[in-house]
Amino acid sequence: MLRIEGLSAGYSAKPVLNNVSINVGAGEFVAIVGPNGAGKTTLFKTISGIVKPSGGAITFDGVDLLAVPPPQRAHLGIAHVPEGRQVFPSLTVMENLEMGAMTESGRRDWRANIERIFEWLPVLKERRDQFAGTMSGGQQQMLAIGRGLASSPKLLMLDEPSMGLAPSTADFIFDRLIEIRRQSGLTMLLVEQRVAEALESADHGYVLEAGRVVLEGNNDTLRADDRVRKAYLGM
Ligand SMILES: Nc1ncnc2c1ncn2[C@@H]1O[C@H](COP(=O)(O)OP(=O)(O)OP(=O)(O)O)[C@@H](O)[C@H]1O
Repeated sequence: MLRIEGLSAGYSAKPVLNNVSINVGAGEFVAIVGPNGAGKTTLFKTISGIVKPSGGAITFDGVDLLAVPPPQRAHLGIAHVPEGRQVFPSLTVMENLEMGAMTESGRRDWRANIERIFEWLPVLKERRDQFAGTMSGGQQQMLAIGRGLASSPKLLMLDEPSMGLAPSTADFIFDRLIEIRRQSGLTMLLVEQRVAEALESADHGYVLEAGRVVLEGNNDTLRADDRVRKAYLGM
């Protein structure tokens, strides 16, 4: 579904991603893990079109994504749940979800989607009239995920959903993602610094270090890898 080949990207004089290749099949849950500053957010921003690559190719459902203007990419079925959540603080939960449903498929599927989103993330139903800015970090993260789902995506990209959350709240979010994926079959691409949790949730993973993919494999292979165990799992 998403094929990234030999991607290089960065900021003016600062190269960040170096020849990165990643493949996400339809229905897969793929995690990209790595330390702070490895380039995980830059990778997502390149997929969304916020950052322009200096080389390589990205294909989504057979379409050359780099030829599609960034505002159009959401309409192809790519939802980006950004780092730091970025919900609209002065809008209510419901209004935030409606903002997510601005795509053609989001508008078409709104009724069915909102029902499922409320089932998966009941706190959003309970707080539907609350201003997003007054909610806790974990609740705002669930809202950001709900907003992404409201666009009726084919691919949900999640940038560090556990960021700044207590471990128990982060665990709850990962648990919700696994359940949403199980029930919907949605394709998910996650970037995370919490490596253990990310590899537990996903089927397949890539380790990104200093802008390069240094290791790839299914979650069992990666969790059994000596280097991953030492560097990321504290074993
Ligand atoms: N707008 C920017 N302009 C210049 N350099 C940037 C910009 N954004 C990020 N960088 C730099 O690019 C590198 C990769 O950053 P990126 O945010 O992609 O990493 P990351 O793996 O997502 O890490 P984090 O977990 O800290 O977000 C870092 O060295 C960062 O300082």
